[in-house]
Amino acid sequence: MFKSLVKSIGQLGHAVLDSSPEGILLADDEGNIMYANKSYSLICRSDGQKRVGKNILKTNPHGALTEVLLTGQPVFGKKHIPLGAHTEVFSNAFPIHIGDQFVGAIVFFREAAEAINVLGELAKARKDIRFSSNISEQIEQARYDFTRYDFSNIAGKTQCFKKSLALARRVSRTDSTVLLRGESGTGKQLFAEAIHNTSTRRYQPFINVNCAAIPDNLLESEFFGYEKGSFTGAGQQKIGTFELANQGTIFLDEIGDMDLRLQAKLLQVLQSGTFRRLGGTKEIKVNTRVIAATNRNLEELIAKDLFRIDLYYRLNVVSIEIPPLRERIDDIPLIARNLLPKINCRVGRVIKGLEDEALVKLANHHWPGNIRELENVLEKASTLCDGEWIMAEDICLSPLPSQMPESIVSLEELEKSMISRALQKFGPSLAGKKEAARALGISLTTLYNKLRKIQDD
Ligand SMILES: Nc1ncnc2c1ncn2[C@@H]1O[C@H](COP(=O)(O)OP(=O)(O)OP(=O)(O)O)[C@@H](O)[C@H]1O
Repeated sequence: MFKSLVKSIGQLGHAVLDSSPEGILLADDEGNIMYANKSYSLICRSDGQKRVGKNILKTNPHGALTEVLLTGQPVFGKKHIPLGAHTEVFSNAFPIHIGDQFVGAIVFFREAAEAINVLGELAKARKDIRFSSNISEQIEQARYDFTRYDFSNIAGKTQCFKKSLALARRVSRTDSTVLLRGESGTGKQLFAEAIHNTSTRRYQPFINVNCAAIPDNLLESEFFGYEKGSFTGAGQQKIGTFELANQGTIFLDEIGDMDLRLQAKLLQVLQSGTFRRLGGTKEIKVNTRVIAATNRNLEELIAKDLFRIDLYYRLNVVSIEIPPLRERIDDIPLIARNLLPKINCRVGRVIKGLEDEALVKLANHHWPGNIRELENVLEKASTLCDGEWIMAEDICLSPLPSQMPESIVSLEELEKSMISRALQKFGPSLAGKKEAARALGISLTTLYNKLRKIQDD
């Protein structure tokens, strides 16, 4: 019946569907593709008519349309790469019923880069709302802050990584506090977002606080907010991140860098679920899930009295260790395949993949900056690459052998010299530091930490 209905869409119906800038694909309840519009072909860079008659359950088992066919439920904002496409898309898909009968499903999708631009504009427009005096607006903004990742975005199939992933999936179904541990750039934030986006809190805010990037004296007001007039400059009331994350998740990144006084306050909130805004008298109760992350050795910090053992036990309910890339070299091809669509969007190229020799070159590198460094290397290679496939010579791994000092120096010295070279090259401004961190394959926070350490030495 559905087939004959699709046939009867008619000329006008086709013209209407073809005028949509969104790709549209229609399948019957068994997954047989019945219709693809013009934008489908443009976005996927392949003839949509050739997909008609194929079965979506087989050709795209992880797509939004398949999910609707398997669950009968609508899917919103699923990010994935359609078959044949080189760019990621955001899809909304819906079941189709005629009367009570489930007859098929339809998916509408747009290129992710386009959707991200729209979201960027939205975020820009909303940027100042947090500092407005209207509390409900502040909370509303946090609710719509954009988190991108779920487990389908996390690439990796080596045994050690699969263990971490399985634990993260399991814990996402609970409300437990989680401590994510791993070197810089291993994907701790990605895991935190995926856990939140798979949990029952997924429609509530996910608030990310980088404890190392905010100066100690501001972190308390960032966490708990303040009342108007509570200190010079507090011209209006501000909601803290704990309150914004109420019903949702707060991600405390770089928790090992939090100062001891604030650790005590944090512990108190974790124990009681209540706090007061700075200058406030009212106890505020929150129901916020905590996911913390660190690349530092907390046990060592405890031994040096730099981290509270009681807070450690509070946070360490479920600890997930994310292995560094050098321990999962076999994952490089898969991760590269996963990163390329994102990079293609950024650099405006259509790179299909890597030649074997390029993969061997990547496998032989030590990867101090982990996946962030791999992403930078691939982005540079995508820009240099002449054709559609990245070759070994397109891959620049730093430090280049010719830039290595003649004599052997300690890794610490080498790191210092690379940091100072990067800052010389890009300049000491915030923008320069961001560029330097990118070139070094580390996060801005890690760069700040390293600079602080160099100054202390
Ligand atoms: N398994 C993965 N598959 C694909 N991309 C990944 C994976 N893990 C990390 N990435 C990408 O690598 C980059 C770094 O990841 P992320 O920011 O989550 O690392 P991190 O451990 O939180 O780093 P830091 O400790 O420096 O803050 C991001 O762009 C992320 O999307």
